[in-house]
Amino acid sequence: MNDVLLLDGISKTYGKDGPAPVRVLQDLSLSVGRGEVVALVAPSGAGKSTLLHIAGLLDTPDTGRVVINERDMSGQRDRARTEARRRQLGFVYQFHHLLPEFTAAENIVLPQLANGVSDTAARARAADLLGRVGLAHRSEHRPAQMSGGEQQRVAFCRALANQPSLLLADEPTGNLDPATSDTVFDMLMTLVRETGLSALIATHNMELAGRMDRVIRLNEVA
Ligand SMILES: Nc1ncnc2c1ncn2[C@@H]1O[C@H](COP(=O)(O)OP(=O)(O)OP(=O)(O)O)[C@@H](O)[C@H]1O
Repeated sequence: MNDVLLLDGISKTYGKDGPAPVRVLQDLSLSVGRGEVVALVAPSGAGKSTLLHIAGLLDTPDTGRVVINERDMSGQRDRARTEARRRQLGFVYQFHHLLPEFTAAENIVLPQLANGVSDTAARARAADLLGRVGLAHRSEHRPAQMSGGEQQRVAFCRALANQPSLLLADEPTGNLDPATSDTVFDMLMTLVRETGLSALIATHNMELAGRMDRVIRLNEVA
């Protein structure tokens, strides 16, 4: 057993003590093995984002364990969870969430500086990552000067900046037109494969899901 992520018996209800509780996840278990890329497919509202937030230590489940790199994070203090988030996890969302006042390179450098990486090493890594997604010539441009697909490619680089072991992605190409989505998704997969990263990627797109190692349908997991 060498899982990067194990979710074990996860349940989550929003507004538990209020008049209208929303039960989203019930006794859900899943795992992502080292180097494995798993698609998470579910109808809208089934709880994909909730699950990714729990896996990403941004939210806590009502019951169950979240084990990352064989360490049970469920009962850990905020500081340990934040540290694990910064060092072991990378996040990509439907919208790029890049910092608008910084260049593409700076957006990739900043999270590394926050982790204690030297400026020189951080810049070298940013240049390497941008080169891998075909954006070496855009490194000094700000997000607003780039297309949606280019912005999202920079967001992939930022997610990988600190060499995480697990990438969590929520509809990473969901905001792009179908042709761009296809190309950009290919780049993400190449990047993930080249770096040996494990990933849990939520998507509505069955064609994209079919390119991953395994597909988990949320309704079938519980
Ligand atoms: N903070 C909250 N309080 C109450 N209900 C919530 C909260 N967050 C999410 N929900 C509800 O929980 C359910 C699952 O939401 P979630 O965002 O995880 O779904 P999803 O599968 O990611 O949906 P989509 O694919 O449309 O983004 C939805 O019915 C949503 O309305």
